[in-house]
Amino acid sequence: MSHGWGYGPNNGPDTWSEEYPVADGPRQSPINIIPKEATFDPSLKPLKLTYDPSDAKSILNNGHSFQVDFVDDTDSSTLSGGPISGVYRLKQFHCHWGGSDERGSEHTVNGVRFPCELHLVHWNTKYPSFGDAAKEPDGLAVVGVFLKIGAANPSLQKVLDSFASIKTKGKQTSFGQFDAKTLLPPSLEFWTYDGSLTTPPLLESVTWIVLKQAISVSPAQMEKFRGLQFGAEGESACDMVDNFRPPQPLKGRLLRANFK
Ligand SMILES: Cc1cc(C)cc(S(N)(=O)=O)c1
Ligand SMILES: [Zn+2]
Repeated sequence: MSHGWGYGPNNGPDTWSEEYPVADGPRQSPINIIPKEATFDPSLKPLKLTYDPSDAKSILNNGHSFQVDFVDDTDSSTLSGGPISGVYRLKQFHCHWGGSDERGSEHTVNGVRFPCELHLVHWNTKYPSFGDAAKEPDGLAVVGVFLKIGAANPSLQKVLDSFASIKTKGKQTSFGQFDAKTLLPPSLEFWTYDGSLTTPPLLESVTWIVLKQAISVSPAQMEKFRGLQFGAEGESACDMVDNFRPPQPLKGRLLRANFK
């Protein structure tokens, strides 16, 4: 049985460089965002997100998180503007979260950790597919959204309601008619920097766009995330919690903001 990467003591983020040397590369993610060290860039365009709810297809437990997958064979759900050139298609969204509310996000702000972080993954349509784009320095754009404890989030609840069908690794169920835009906060002010996938293969192909404003999640909703399992049905139960990589060295990279 392959040992495989994970988030445990024997296969977690500190071990990933053994199989994925890029883990120690020059543009790794996540990072600690220090707002005072961000450069305001007035040339950054507003973000343009156009999502068609009918593109939502399915939801899967992939053994590391859940992911909601979208039909991406046309330009019906796209990201443009902001720091990117051209059109990027929405491929999937997923989250990272903690075993308790004081941890869980991958990016941090002045060292502050949020209980959860949402990633909306898009790929550059100048390349023929997601897989091809993921190998290119400008291939992917991920919008990161922090979740903070507060009122229950009705948009998130639709995702959480499907978790009973995907409790264990490999389980998948249909997930249609969902507008991912309802998961975004009112403000699209953002920080942006050049980074990587935050899980193996850790490819350095991501333009990160991290929104400043968080969305809400209730404590009860956070407990729903923690009810998922890392392992497959019949394997020893292991709650899916703490599936986050800690911040990585900035290594001289520029962090920009589209706001003062
Ligand atoms: C391995 C991997 C794949 C995808 C699509 C997205 C990520 S992340 N967490 O950087 O958004 C990681
Ligand atoms: Zn992620």
